[in-house]
Amino acid sequence: MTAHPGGPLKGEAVLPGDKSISHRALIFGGLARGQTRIRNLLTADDVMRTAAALRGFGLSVEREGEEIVVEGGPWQSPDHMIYCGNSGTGVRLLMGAAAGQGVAVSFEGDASLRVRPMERVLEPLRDMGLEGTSTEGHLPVSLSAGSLRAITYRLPKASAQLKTAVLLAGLGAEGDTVIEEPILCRDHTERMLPAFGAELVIEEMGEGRKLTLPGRQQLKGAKVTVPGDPSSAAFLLVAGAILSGSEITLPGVLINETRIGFIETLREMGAQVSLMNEREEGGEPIADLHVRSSALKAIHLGPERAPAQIDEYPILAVAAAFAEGTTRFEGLDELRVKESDRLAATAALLTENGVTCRTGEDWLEIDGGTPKGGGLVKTHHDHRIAMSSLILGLGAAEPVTVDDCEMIATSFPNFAGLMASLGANIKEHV
Ligand SMILES: O=C(O)C1=C[C@@H](OP(=O)(O)O)[C@@H](O)[C@H](O)C1
Ligand SMILES: C=C(OP(=O)(O)O)C(=O)O
Repeated sequence: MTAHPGGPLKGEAVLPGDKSISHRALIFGGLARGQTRIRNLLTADDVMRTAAALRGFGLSVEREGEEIVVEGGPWQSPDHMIYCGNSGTGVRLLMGAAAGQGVAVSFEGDASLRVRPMERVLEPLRDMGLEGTSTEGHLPVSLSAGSLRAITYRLPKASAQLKTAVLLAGLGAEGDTVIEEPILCRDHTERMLPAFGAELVIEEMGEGRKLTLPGRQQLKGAKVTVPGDPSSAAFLLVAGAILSGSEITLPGVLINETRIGFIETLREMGAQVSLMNEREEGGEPIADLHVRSSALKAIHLGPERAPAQIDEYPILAVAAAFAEGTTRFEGLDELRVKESDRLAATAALLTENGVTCRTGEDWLEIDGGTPKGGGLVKTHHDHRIAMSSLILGLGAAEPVTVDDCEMIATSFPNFAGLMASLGANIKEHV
């Protein structure tokens, strides 16, 4: 795909469902007894891999009109490897759930997922009594059938995938699983568990929380409506902020505080983003988002800001490339193990398009201005690097091309169509 400079962007765009909540709704539905009916499920590749995985465990996932219907039940050991494609969330959450259900299973993924760390999940599961092996820390991962006992576990990093994997395993374990979370990360699992009839005690603990989940609990099927994905909204908000004369409305977007750190960041940079008509849907806060273009200024952010905007650093770096002054982001070590080494890939996308930046082990500094563009960006199987590069191209002096746009379908399948409906000129090379 090539993004051609232009603008302004105007109009309203309805975003697809949130990816984190979509994975959880499917897996919780699979663990529950009875039917789970899901509206606005994200039908992107990552989530469809999780749906296919559930079928592999002997469960039914079907579309009925507007809804996706999951018939939960006892999990069976699959007769084939479970392939999770590009999805870290899918494989890590399924590892926890499968361990708790006592099934034997092997997991595999694509070239990107195969180099991401898996021992971080296997370690606490082994403490619970699981027998499981990775391939030098990576996929393929194999779990043996067996029963688990609950543990008290202090999260070594602010990872919601890890937290959720241990909670899902704990659902099937003997005893109370206790998770100490010193730094709060996305809390969709904690919000969704009670909606499926689970008992979960949440206590404040300094800046974080302590979670206590009694074991051997049986979830009950539920109705879930998935809100619009704020991580997808971030691309449109940055485009609206940097392209002069733009004005965009995004109805029904999730505004859970553990997810929308980037909105606060964009506002601090001078972006005119407003939240309208705030309301609740299915235990999650949502709002209509509105952005109007404005001049941006540089910002310095410490590591404490990372968990609530961990997936948004590539697009925030693009915003910083258009801002006046030098921006610095710290605490980015986890970006090294996403779909790509996102710290390196973000720096490379900026450099390729004439933006001066510097990186260290866990920080990024960007000299803002008007990006020259004209680059051909290597996306390394990373959807967020692809979309961030294309947004940069809309505001740069020259067009920006990405080497591969296939991965965009893992999280935001109608990205190019939605952008075009607002007036963006993004062309796919066929
Ligand atoms: O729990 C989730 O749904 C996610 C957690 C985050 O990963 P980590 O848990 O590895 O931080 C995030 O980057 C990912 O896109 C989705
Ligand atoms: C990190 C991401 O996803 P996952 O870990 O599920 O692959 C992402 O969507 O930015």
